[in-house]
Amino acid sequence: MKKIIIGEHIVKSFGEGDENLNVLDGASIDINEGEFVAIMGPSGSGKSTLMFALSGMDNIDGGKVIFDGNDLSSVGEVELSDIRRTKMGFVFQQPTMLKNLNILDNIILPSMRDNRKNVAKISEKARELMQRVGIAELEMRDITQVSGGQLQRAGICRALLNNPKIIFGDEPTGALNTKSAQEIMDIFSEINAEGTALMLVTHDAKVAARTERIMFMLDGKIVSELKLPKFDGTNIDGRVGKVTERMWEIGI
Ligand SMILES: Nc1ncnc2c1ncn2[C@@H]1O[C@H](COP(=O)(O)OP(=O)(O)OP(=O)(O)O)[C@@H](O)[C@H]1O
Repeated sequence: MKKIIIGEHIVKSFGEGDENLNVLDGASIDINEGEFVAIMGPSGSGKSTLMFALSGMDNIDGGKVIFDGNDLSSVGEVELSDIRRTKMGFVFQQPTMLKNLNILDNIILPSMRDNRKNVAKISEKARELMQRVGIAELEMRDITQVSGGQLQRAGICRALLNNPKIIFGDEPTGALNTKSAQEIMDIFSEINAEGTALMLVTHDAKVAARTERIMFMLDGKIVSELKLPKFDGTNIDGRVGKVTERMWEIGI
């Protein structure tokens, strides 16, 4: 199985001298193409920092990150930003979108940078995605005129616009009610079934239970992993049970 990400012994600290905080302490992680994984761990264990390191959003102090065959520490800023824009999608707890721009414009804005001439084509693709995630009728709305779940769907459309190889999600359902969270997870499962890898950072065992491999972090390292069969819509309670059992074992 080809790896989309290989992270080896990643070290990352913040601050200097007495203030130095060693956040990633030799974390190693591999993600296969098309795989759906979750990262769990206590607050402050380094989950988001690991996600930023693997996506090249942040420099690392030691170790190595190979993304789709590229060693991220040896590519220049321009190439790195190209890789991020064309091969990665990002979904955060609160989508950062601009007020006074409608939903459609917010979705297409990041893709416009090198595609100014293709507005019509990009808009068409964005409309297809909006249709797919159930927000087709909202394209002209301001971001203040939609619900949190609808805004997150728009964030997913934005992340999918360039057909990324992987979507990184940092607590993507953290701000949503149970029903919206489930619907967003259904969308992620569909995206994954079409071949896109996903890596979700989450505190929620129900979210993690929808993935096929859960990696548990403690003190800047992956200390355990749990494999599950691909989710087929059944036995969610059994899967959640396995995740929580492992969390208890590790002491999360
Ligand atoms: N840019 C930064 N500057 C200084 N310290 C940082 C920075 N980013 C993260 N940290 C610190 O690194 C540690 C790990 O943070 P990180 O956000 O990776 O943890 P996390 O496991 O994702 O936590 P949570 O579940 O609360 O989001 C925390 O102590 C945090 O305060």
